[in-house]
Amino acid sequence: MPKFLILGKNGQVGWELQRSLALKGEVLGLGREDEGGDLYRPEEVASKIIAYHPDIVFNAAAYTAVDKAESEQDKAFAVNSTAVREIAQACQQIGAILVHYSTDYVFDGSGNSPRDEKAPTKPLNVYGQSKLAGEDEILRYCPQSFIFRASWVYGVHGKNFIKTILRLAQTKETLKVVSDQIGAPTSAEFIADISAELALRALNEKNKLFGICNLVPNGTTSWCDFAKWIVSQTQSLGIDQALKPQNIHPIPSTEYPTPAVRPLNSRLDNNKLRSQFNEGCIHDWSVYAKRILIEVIGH
Ligand SMILES: NC(=O)C1=CN([C@@H]2O[C@H](COP(=O)(O)OP(=O)(O)OC[C@H]3O[C@@H](n4cnc5c(N)ncnc54)[C@H](OP(=O)(O)O)[C@@H]3O)[C@@H](O)[C@H]2O)C=CC1
Ligand SMILES: Cc1cn([C@H]2C[C@H](O)[C@@H](COP(=O)(O)OP(=O)(O)O[C@H]3O[C@@H](C)C(=O)[C@@H](O)[C@H]3O)O2)c(=O)[nH]c1=O
Ligand SMILES: [Mg+2]
Repeated sequence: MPKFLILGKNGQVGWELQRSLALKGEVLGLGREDEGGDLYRPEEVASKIIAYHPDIVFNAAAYTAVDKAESEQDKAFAVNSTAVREIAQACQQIGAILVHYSTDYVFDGSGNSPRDEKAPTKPLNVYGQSKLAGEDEILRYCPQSFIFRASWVYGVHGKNFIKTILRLAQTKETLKVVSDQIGAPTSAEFIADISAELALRALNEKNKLFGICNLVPNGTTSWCDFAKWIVSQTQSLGIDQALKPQNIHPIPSTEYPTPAVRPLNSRLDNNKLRSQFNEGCIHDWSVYAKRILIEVIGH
């Protein structure tokens, strides 16, 4: 029976990984409160990895507060880069596969075309810089690894854009949402299921997918259209809200100032991912979003 270690078990992806891996082996999930689970104490994390000796380490812990990172650069780099190096070195030492997650924010978002795994990186904000630094540590110290780049992650467990919009929709009659940032909302459940599947294949079949792989569903939208979609889906489920989809107004990013600059074009090319699965297995982003929306509303 394979052994898995999940770091960041209480995050959106970490939570779903516990579900995805539950029947596939022995699972140890650690949060920051657990011994060896605090990435601000990277030596303890490394010691825990070496002592537990898992076949696969899933690192779902990250500093993800994009705006706050602008004024907490040290913390963002400590979690997203320094700790990642220690984790990579520990995995390499014991021969474990490392599964790690990264982001569309490693790019500058110029142009309109989707970026593949080889596209040049150029982060616009501290969070993106710290995530890119983490990628580099893994590529340097643990070649037996997956770096799955996702975008716009949401899930039942944790904070995300779907929950924010549902909350605002209860009280606000109008909302302005940026319409010039384009990307693929990605379900944490989808990320967990696919990354677990590909890592298990690597363990059992010794296939050579290791390296960077974009992990996004098909299709793209803007934050504004995503917000409209969330509200209209909720409405069609019979839930009454103050906010109507037609009262969500598109604005350019320049009219929504935030401490961190965000990329406009967050499109990630998922051809590499799709080549690993049968035709039709990867769906449009809205298929996954509908499922989670229903689960969130039910809560
Ligand atoms: N969220 C998104 O939109 C996207 C996320 N990603 C990447 O996917 C991965 C998973 O993200 P997601 O699940 O959404 O993130 P979440 O923010 O939901 O979860 C991250 C988890 O890491 C924990 N964490 C933070 N600091 C530490 C620490 N020092 N030690 C231990 N745990 C810590 C957080 O705990 P606490 O809550 O206590 O801070 C939280 O449980 C990350 O690598 C992220 O960069 C990629 C693209 C988009
Ligand atoms: C709530 C709200 C947001 N927005 C905008 C702000 C922002 O550009 C966009 C999404 O808001 P968020 O705060 O969710 O954005 P953000 O936290 O930057 O989301 C990012 O998180 C990190 C961790 C990633 O890796 C990225 O892939 C991405 O998901 O919507 C509005 O325009 N109006 C609103 O009322
Ligand atoms: Mg966020």
